[in-house]
Amino acid sequence: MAAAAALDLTGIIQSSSSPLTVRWKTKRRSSKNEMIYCSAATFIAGDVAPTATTEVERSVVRLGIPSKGRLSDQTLDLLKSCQLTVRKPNPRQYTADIPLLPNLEVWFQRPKDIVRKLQLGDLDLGIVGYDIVSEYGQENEDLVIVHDALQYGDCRLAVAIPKEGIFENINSVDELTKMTQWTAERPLRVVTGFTYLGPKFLKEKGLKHVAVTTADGALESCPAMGTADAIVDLVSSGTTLRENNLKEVEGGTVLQSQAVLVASKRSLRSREGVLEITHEMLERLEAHLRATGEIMVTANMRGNTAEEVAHRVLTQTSLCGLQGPTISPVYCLRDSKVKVDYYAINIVVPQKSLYKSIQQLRSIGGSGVLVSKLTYIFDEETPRWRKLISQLGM
Ligand SMILES: Nc1ncnc2c1ncn2[C@@H]1O[C@H](COP(=O)(O)OP(=O)(O)OP(=O)(O)O)[C@@H](O)[C@H]1O
Ligand SMILES: O=P(O)(O)OC[C@H]1O[C@H](OP(=O)(O)OP(=O)(O)O)[C@H](O)[C@@H]1O
Ligand SMILES: [Mg+2]
Repeated sequence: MAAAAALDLTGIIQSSSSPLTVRWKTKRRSSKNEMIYCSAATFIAGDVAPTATTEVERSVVRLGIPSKGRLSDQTLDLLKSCQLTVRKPNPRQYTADIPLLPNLEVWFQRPKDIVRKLQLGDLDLGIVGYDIVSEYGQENEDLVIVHDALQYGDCRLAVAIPKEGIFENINSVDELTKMTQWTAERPLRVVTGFTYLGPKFLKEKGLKHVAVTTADGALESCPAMGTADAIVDLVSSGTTLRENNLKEVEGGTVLQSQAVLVASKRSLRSREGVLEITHEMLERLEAHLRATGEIMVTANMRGNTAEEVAHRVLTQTSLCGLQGPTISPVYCLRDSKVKVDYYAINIVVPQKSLYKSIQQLRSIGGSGVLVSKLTYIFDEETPRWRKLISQLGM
C-alpha cells in the first residue's frame, strides 16, 4: 500500500528536448514524515517501483552503500578487509572513493534508495539487505544479485502474532488462515514496513480478509497497543518478538535475508568499467569470505622423508588442510654437508578447530607452531561470476 504523496517541484534543473528532467521532492505521509529526494525525472509515489529515466552523463562507476543503520559500518568493515577501504573526507558528505578502484565513486544512501537508484540508472552497484532488494526491487528484471551471501545482516522477514488471547492456540500460517473471525468488516489487521512483500505473501498463503497498514519502526508494539493483530517484520535473534509477547508462526517466513551485492544488468552490459569493477569486487569478496574462519598453521616436524611426514599428518583428522598439507624440507648445514632433519608443514585449518589441530600436531612430533590469519583464499574462477555472465547473456 503506497503512502500518499504530495509532489513539490523545487526547481527545473534541465529542460532539453524530451523528456523533461526535474529535481523534485516528495513528502510522504508516513509516521516519520520522511522526505525523499531524487535527481531523476520519474516521480516515485511512496513505494511504487521507479521506471527508467534519462540518465545523467557520467563515465565513473557508482556503488551505493548504506549511509546509516546496522549495515553501514559492517559494509565499510567488509570492504576494508578486502583492501577496498572507503575514503570519506567528512562524515556528512555523501560521496567517497576507494583508492584501489580509481574509476569508482561510492555513494552513501539509504538502503531503499540504493535499490531505487539502481533501477533508475543513478547507481550501478549496491550493497544492501536482500530484504530491501526484494521489497523495493519488486522482481525488477534489471536487478541482478552478484553476491548473495556477504555474511552479515542475517535476518528473516516473518509473520508474528501475540502469544496469548485469541492466538493462544494458533501456531502456523495454516491455522491463521483457518480462523473464522476475519471478515470483510473485521479483517486481520497486519502492520508491516514491507508493504509489497507482506500482503503478497499473505495472499499467496490464502488469507482472505486482511487489512495492511504501515509504520517505520517498533512494529512489535502495535498488537499490544491494539492497533494491529499481527505483524510482518524482520526477525534475527527473536528477542524483540519475545520481549513483546509475540511469536512467529510455522510457515510464516516470507524470506531469509543477509547483505548482498546487487547490480543493474543494464549498467553491467553497457556502462564502461562496470563489469571489470564488479569482477574485481566479487573476486575479492569471495576470496575474503572464503578465508574468514580459516587460519594457516605452520609447524616443523622431524622425519626421514616428506612422504613419511605426510603419512603421519594425514592420519590426523584435523590436519588435512584444504587439499592436503604442503610439506617442504628444512635444510641445515651439518659437518659441512646440507642435511634435512626437519620438514615444514603448512596447513589451512578452520579457526574453530585450531586447538585440536595443535594438539594433533604435537602428538605426532610437531614443534615451533606458527599461526597466521588469512586474508584471501582465491579458488578457480568463481561459480558466482560464471552465473552472472550467463544471466547477462554473455
Ligand atoms: N535485527 C537485525 N539483525 C540483523 N540484520 C538486520 C536486523 N534488522 C534489520 N537487519 C538488516 O539490516 C538492514 C538495515 O536495517 P537497519 O535497521 O539497520 O536499518 P533501517 O531499518 O534502514 O534503519 P532504521 O532502523 O534506523 O530506520 C535491513 O534491511 C536488514 O537487511
Ligand atoms: O530478532 P531481533 O534480534 O530482536 O531483531 C529484530 C528487530 O531488529 C529490527 O529492528 P531495529 O533494531 O532495526 O529497529 P527499527 O524497528 O527501528 O528498525 C527489526 O525491525 C526488529 O524489530
Ligand atoms: Mg531497523
